Amino acid sequence: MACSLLRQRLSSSSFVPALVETIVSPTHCKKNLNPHLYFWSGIRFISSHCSSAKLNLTDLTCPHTWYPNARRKRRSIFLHVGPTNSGKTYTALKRLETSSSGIYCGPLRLLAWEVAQRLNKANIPCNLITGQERDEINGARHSSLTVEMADVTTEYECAVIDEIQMVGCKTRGFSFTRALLGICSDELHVCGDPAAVPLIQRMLEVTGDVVKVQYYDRLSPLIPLHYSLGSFSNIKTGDCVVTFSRREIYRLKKKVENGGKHLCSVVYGSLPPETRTKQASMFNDETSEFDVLVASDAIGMGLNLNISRIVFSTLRKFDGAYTRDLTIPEVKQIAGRAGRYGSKFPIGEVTCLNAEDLPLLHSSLESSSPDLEQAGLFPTFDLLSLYSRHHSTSNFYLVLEQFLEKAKLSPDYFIADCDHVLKVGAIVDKLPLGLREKYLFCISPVDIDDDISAQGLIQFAENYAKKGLVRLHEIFTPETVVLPKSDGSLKELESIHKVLDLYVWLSFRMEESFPDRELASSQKAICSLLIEEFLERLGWQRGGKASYKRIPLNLQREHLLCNN
Ligand SMILES: Nc1ncnc2c1ncn2[C@@H]1O[C@H](COP(=O)(O)OP(=O)(O)OP(=O)(O)O)[C@@H](O)[C@H]1O
Ligand SMILES: [Mg+2]
Repeated sequence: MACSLLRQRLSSSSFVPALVETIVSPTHCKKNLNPHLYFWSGIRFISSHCSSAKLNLTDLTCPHTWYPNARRKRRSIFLHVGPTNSGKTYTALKRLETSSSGIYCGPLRLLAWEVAQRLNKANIPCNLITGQERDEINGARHSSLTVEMADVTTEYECAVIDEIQMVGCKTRGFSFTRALLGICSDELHVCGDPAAVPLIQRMLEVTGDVVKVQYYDRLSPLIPLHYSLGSFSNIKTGDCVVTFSRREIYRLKKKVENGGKHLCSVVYGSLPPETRTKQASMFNDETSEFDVLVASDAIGMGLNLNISRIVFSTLRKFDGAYTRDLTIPEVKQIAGRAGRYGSKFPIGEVTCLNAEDLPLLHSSLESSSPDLEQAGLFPTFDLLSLYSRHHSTSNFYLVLEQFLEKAKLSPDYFIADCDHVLKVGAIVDKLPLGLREKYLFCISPVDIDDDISAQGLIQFAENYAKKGLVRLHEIFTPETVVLPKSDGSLKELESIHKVLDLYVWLSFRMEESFPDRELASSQKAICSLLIEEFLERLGWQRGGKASYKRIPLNLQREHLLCNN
């Protein structure tokens, strides 16, 4: 294959599952500072903190002291908590809209996109900033972000952190901790599951902030059905079938479409975000014939979809290590997507494909989620850098491993799962790179579990170490981006999209060394179009009747090339 990424595969067995998107605050290289790339707290502050603590760098018992700007304020914090579909985010956004400046921090690019759209439509100029996107609007004093992009140095009147229960996530939780402790705003609106309240209150006890809790009730009913779906002939418009593997998603899509009555949109994690948005919009659009959704738990947070009924095809999920039952919060989050207030289907229903799963579904929906006990934490780059100097080593793996071994935490916190970071660290430690560059590659959103994606990272790091300059054409030829013909080539295209996405991410942090951002972005967009085209054609073949309005692919491609 022309693309050398595809030629030199790595064995995926040597890697651990990837972290998602930017797992810690993005940082920047000395050469090309970018005002939108935010840092953890300043090194000067850390140094003075450390000297007073007798250089005990690994003492992480007081993470609130890492954010001096926020500590200078007495923030008013509103916790909006309740079940799904209870208007928590709606209320917080209403306040954000009336503020003179502010940010929304969400867990997903799709949610950040939805909020930016909403504010711009309401004539409140709002930037969209994610790890791989900077959509800046003239005169904007508001920004909608993925939580990792939160700036903890700028002052705002109002900030919103959505889905705060993610603070307990083993890989991304520490970014929510950072946002909660570090955002410097007069008002901070925090939305999420009531199970997070006691932990959040304990975390904020030491900050001097004023905390108020507002409880919400669900706005429209969610009815757990006492009968299972049984057969796919019982699928109806507005149904969303939930399953947890990509292969199952395509199998179930085929099964539903083979019935000849429905066409399915699909939403799952490794689809490009813009494709997910498009698939979700097609499902939401009443004039489209894609009236059923087949999705993974990628739909599980905050999204407003016109779902009438959730059908769990299984209540078990492979979580990277083993297959386990869904937790109570997971069942509730996913089920809560049905019957969104104000949607075409205001009364939601939830059931399972198989009758034997119904007891677990019902008991999960009736139980309250267990309280969260701990929030994620990860040492700042500044701390790691000081530790490295103190121990005269720039071996990133060693620095991180030793630091974590010695780290002292308060009982409310746990150290983020950093197997993935260590794995990438072992690779980049073989290259002549500084600690900061190694750190950047380690925290990049590489899907190390994916051969092509991992190979992309290695080639980027090697070329950067050799020449300080990484041209996209050295590892990628646009001719490899073609319409997929099979599930295998679809997967390959998804992986190529991930490599291009990684290039864009690196280009925002090392602008001079990764100069082909525009090319990478336009190729990314073409990948998404081809994936969408494949998904639509798949629908056509199965149902044989779809007529969703769309621009022919060749015109879309020309349009993209003209605009880049
Ligand atoms: N007061 C209101 N007036 C009109 N629409 C509302 C109101 N409150 C909520 N909605 C609408 O109801 C839907 C659900 O609200 P929202 O997204 O705020 O729920 P949520 O509690 O944040 O749910 P989740 O936990 O799933 O994120 C949204 O479409 C929102 O626009
Ligand atoms: Mg919400």
